[in-house]
Amino acid sequence: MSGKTAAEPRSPHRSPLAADQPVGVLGGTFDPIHYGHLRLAEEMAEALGLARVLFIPAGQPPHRGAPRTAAGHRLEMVRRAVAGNPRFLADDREVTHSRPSYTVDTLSDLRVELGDAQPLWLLLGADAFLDLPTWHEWRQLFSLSNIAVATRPGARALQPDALAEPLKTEVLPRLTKTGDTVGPAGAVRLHRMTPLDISATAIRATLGGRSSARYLLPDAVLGYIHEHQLYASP
Ligand SMILES: Nc1ncnc2c1ncn2[C@@H]1O[C@H](COP(=O)(O)OP(=O)(O)OP(=O)(O)O)[C@@H](O)[C@H]1O
Ligand SMILES: O=C(O)c1ccc[n+]([C@@H]2O[C@H](COP(=O)([O-])O)[C@@H](O)[C@H]2O)c1
Repeated sequence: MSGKTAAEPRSPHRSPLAADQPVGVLGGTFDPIHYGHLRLAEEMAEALGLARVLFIPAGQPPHRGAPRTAAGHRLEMVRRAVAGNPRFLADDREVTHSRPSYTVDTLSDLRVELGDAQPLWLLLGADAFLDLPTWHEWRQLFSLSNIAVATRPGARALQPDALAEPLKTEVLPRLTKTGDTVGPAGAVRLHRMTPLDISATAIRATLGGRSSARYLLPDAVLGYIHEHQLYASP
């Protein structure tokens, strides 16, 4: 470690990051956050040696209709879900903007805050990754961050040779394995995650049907949902 400290992204109560400590970024609609998201972040933090994982709820998710729940509630649920994990942090930068939450903008902001040397990892589930060529300025994402992709039940398998173009051409030369040296941006890593067939869509349907969603998401989040009567109707 260099001992040099970098600017800390929105984390006034955390110890400062050293400039060479990798930071993970998990964006999502989080409507609501669940154990699929938390387990993804935990496994990636371990596999990639992440010092911090920023959970960034989208204010206006670009590729879907308006979320069921207001951004303030989704942010609060994320805050409750990550409370108590010193590596995890809720980041409000996207919910405070009144524009579509393009990941390229978020990573550009983080680059300005953290500097060019800080290793960044954008964390994606397989479904999000396979859609990457539809994202705004998607090729720029590789110059701003590394990308780590987790397998997800129900999503297509992550076989590098079977990727569709133009994703395949962009990804194949960037693939790395455990132990490879990785810089601040530009690498891609595929991770076989413990399969958890959990989705926010299914949780919303379960709650709307007045069934129990316990053990699919943290009790603290479920308590918040009941307190504010979120997802109470189908
Ligand atoms: N069970 C899971 N396993 C692996 N990755 C997941 C899982 N759930 C969500 N993710 C990933 O987390 C990120 C944010 O997901 P998102 O907030 O859209 O949750 P979701 O459960 O897919 O929501 P919805 O059902 O509303 O589409 C995406 O990259 C997604 O692929
Ligand atoms: O930047 C884009 O064009 C873009 C397109 C689709 C999704 N994203 C981001 O991907 C993350 C997961 O999106 P979603 O819709 O699956 O919750 C979330 O952070 C979105 O802002 C980003």
